[in-house]
Amino acid sequence: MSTIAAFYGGKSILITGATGFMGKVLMEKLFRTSPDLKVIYILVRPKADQTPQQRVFRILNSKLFEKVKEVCPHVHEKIRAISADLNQSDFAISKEDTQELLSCTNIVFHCAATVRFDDHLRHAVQLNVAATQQLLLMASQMPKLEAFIHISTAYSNCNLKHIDEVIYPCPVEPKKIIDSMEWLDDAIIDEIAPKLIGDWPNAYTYTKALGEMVVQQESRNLNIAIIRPSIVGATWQEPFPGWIDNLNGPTGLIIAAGKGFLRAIRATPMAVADLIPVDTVVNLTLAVGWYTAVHRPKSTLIYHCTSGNLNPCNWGKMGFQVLATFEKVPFEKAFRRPNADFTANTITTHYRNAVSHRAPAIIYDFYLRLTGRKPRMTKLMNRLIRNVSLLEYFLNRSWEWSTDNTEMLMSELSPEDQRVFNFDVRQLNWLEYIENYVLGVKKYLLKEDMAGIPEAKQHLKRLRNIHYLFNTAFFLIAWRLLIAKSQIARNVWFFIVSLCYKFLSYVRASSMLKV
Ligand SMILES: CCCCCCCCCCCCCCCCCCCC(=O)SCCNC(=O)CCNC(=O)[C@H](O)C(C)(C)COP(=O)(O)OP(=O)(O)OC[C@H]1O[C@@H](n2cnc3c(N)ncnc32)[C@H](O)[C@@H]1OP(=O)(O)O
Ligand SMILES: NC(=O)C1=CN([C@@H]2O[C@H](COP(=O)(O)OP(=O)(O)OC[C@H]3O[C@@H](n4cnc5c(N)ncnc54)[C@H](OP(=O)(O)O)[C@@H]3O)[C@@H](O)[C@H]2O)C=CC1
Repeated sequence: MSTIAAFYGGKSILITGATGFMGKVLMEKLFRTSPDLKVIYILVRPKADQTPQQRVFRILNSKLFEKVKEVCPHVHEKIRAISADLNQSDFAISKEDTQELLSCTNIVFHCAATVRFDDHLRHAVQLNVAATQQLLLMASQMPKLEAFIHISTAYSNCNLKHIDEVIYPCPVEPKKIIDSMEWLDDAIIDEIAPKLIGDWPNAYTYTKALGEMVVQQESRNLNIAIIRPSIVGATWQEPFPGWIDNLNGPTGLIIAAGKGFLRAIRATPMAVADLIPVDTVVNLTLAVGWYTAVHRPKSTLIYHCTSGNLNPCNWGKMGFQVLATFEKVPFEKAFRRPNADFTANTITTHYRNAVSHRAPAIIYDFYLRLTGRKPRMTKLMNRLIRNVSLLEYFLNRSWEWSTDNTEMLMSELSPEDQRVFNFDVRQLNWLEYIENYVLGVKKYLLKEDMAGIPEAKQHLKRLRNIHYLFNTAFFLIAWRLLIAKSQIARNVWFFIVSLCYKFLSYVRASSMLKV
């Protein structure tokens, strides 16, 4: 029996961000390995047309939770969806629910955050800094609390090259940033944001760094740990390989490349692609929760959940394997044959964006207008180009993260715990993982049936023929226009024609001689 799984038995656990990518996998793992846990409280905001309860119902009835139903048939009774909005100062939680959380919670996993790179600084501060501060205050009023686990990001200090498992101070105190967001209007914030963010690439990474400082400054007597995952990708092994449910990180670009929209991306092929499977992050998170509660380290420990220093992959290898998988398992209804490569600098990137992205989109929109349909490709391509530009910072740099604490924790685990809560990235086979990742995007995100692969391949063949036809027609028209304008081109053309004529005459003469 796993010691860690047994530890969570009977526990009351609070998860923020449980409806998110990582939160869902965390919940699934807890229910599957510790079905005798007492309750999981999740803070859920009402969204669009769904109540928190309806949202939870949909999650529990999704593919991800199929195995949970076998081991924990009463999972619905063990999950308590509490309506909350972390954007509100009091989280908009009812007094009764607050009282229950404060009196019963044993473990807190704080996953909630805004992970968008283009978020307004006010929103990012509210969610990634102020909400963390508020949750820590709540946690300090939980008499049964054994551990508070904060999920940050390995990129919270991406302005440094080498990052240790320590908290680095930010230039401005988080409290001053929080207070200023309360009275500054958006226009002023927009003006000062670049100066505040400084050499961080975006508001997301900056506010995650501020959030870590808040954890350090407001930890009071709490038993806290921080986990810093790098680029979280699809599941490696559990509950099944390739599960993914969002467009963040590599996923959006894999779709864009597989559908033939993305043809070039500015990246350094040898730069480390520090991906980490989401189930690996969750296994480490649960092991950290156990270790923090049981061993009660004297200070807040930071755990890097990264792959680059233990089992490195690079963007060139990842791009190659993604394209190779498209050959075997193409996405349906592609706009063009998948074919993308890395550009080395901004000049070639601008050129490729014009020639390989915008020009085909303009031509296609012209065709849509001719056929009486609404043009949409140019808008989509401009959005994709913008999205890719937000990710380029991470594609053209490499970082070194020390993993002493993570490796120490692995050594503290029994063989059974290392098997059940495996976070040893050295066992990861990148080619297999990336292939399963692309397959998972096709199955779980695009909802494409594998039976449709032959038709998808036929579609790609048709696109290839159209591509050849278009290129041939383009060449002939261009050559014809050139001949009409240039005497040199005409001389070259006549030379080629006379060569061909002489060659054909020779062939005909030699064949007659043989007869
Ligand atoms: C040579 C072969 C190439 C093959 C591909 C190789 C893989 C390259 C991988 C590169 C990945 C590098 C990623 C590193 C970054 C992570 C580092 C930090 C890690 C963290 O700590 S948090 C990480 C999680 N956060 C993110 O990843 C945030 C990034 N995303 C955003 O900030 C926003 O999504 C973004 C990029 C600002 C886009 O915003 P927006 O335009 O508003 O789009 P929405 O997300 O709201 O969706 C609206 C709309 O657009 C479609 N969409 C969104 N993103 C993509 C995309 N990347 N590609 C294609 N389509 C996309 C989405 O479906 C929506 O459609 P609608 O119909 O609903 O409008
Ligand atoms: N994905 C990645 O590559 C990485 C992620 N991380 C960190 O992991 C954590 C989880 O990330 P991930 O799962 O990818 O993010 P998601 O965007 O998938 O999930 C974010 C979660 O936060 C919740 N949330 C956002 N705003 C509010 C709000 N106002 N009130 C209540 N809940 C809210 C969301 O709820 P809702 O469903 O209602 O939107 C969702 O459950 C984050 O802290 C992130 O910084 C770290 C490194 C890499």
